[in-house]
Amino acid sequence: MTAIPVRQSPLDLIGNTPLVRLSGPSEAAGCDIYGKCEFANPGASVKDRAALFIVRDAEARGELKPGGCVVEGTAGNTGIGMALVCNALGYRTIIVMPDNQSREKMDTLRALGAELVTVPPTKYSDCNHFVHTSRRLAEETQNAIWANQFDNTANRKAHIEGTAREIWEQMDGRIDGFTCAAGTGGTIAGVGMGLKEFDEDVIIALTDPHGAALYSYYADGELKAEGSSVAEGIGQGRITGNLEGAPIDTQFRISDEEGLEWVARLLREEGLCLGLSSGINVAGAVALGKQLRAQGRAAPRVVTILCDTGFRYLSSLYDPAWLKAKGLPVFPWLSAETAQD
Ligand SMILES: Cc1ncc(COP(=O)(O)O)c(C=O)c1O
Repeated sequence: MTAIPVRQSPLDLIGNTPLVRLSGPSEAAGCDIYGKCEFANPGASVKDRAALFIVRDAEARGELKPGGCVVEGTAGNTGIGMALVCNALGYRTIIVMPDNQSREKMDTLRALGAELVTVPPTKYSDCNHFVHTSRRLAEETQNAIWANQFDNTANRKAHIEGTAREIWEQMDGRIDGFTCAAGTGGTIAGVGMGLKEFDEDVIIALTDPHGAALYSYYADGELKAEGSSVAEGIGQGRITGNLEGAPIDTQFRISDEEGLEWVARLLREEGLCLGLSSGINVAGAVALGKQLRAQGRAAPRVVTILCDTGFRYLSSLYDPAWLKAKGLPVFPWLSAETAQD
């Protein structure tokens, strides 16, 4: 009998997430598509992994000392992971977040005891951008470190040593392609680098939402954004420290409508309640599966990331009034009463 091992600390609950075959996407692509269930982490997102590695790295370098403080700028999920990790290790957490992110993420951060600072959403070039604000706050706070998830490569190390190895083992070393979108780029770069170490023939594809600049960068060498997206946590306009050297073989650009269609189908047909970045990733995985088949791979096996839970977006993605206000299609099972004109 192989029992699931007892963990010695709640921090050991981070990672080792399940991998699940997704039947609708597999049927659509004509091959096997798998989702790595990152919503199963204690903070309900992929970002717990980066938070833990960043904190452990800062401790190992002697920068983060007992009773210290971690300051981070985040769309929210890294903040949630960071607050849990810091609570477990006795550190204070200050989180800076743009005020257009989901209410649920802000409420969760406050509930966890993080000190939350919200700032208006601005371009990265603006000195009041949440990333720059968090760096300044870290400089002004005693015994504080700046986690700096965008450029601190302890982030992608979490995926080289953890996520990639887990995927390789769960797939029994038989994987043809991997794809996901980039926020910091830690996941795509880290999983890409890790998988290539196991097998350099695994195709790594970037799935980019509209409004991000990476698709054109990897296609034509130029950082150029088109359109916009309501997806939280993804959509990058620069080559972050984590993206430097990322082994990207191919790229897809996916609309919010395509992503939402997969969010709806995965929920209603497979019982998975996910956020929009997961839907966009799944749309990218279907595109990659089709491309690999067209290139002659017989029965490709493609993996993507199911980044976070849909429960985090009840007041946005799952609210008909919010969707209508954004000009997005309302999920049919929600539209009966509220969405009538
Ligand atoms: C919901 C969600 N999906 C995807 C990502 C992207 O992950 P990464 O920062 O590793 O690129 C994030 C990052 O914050 C996120 O919050």
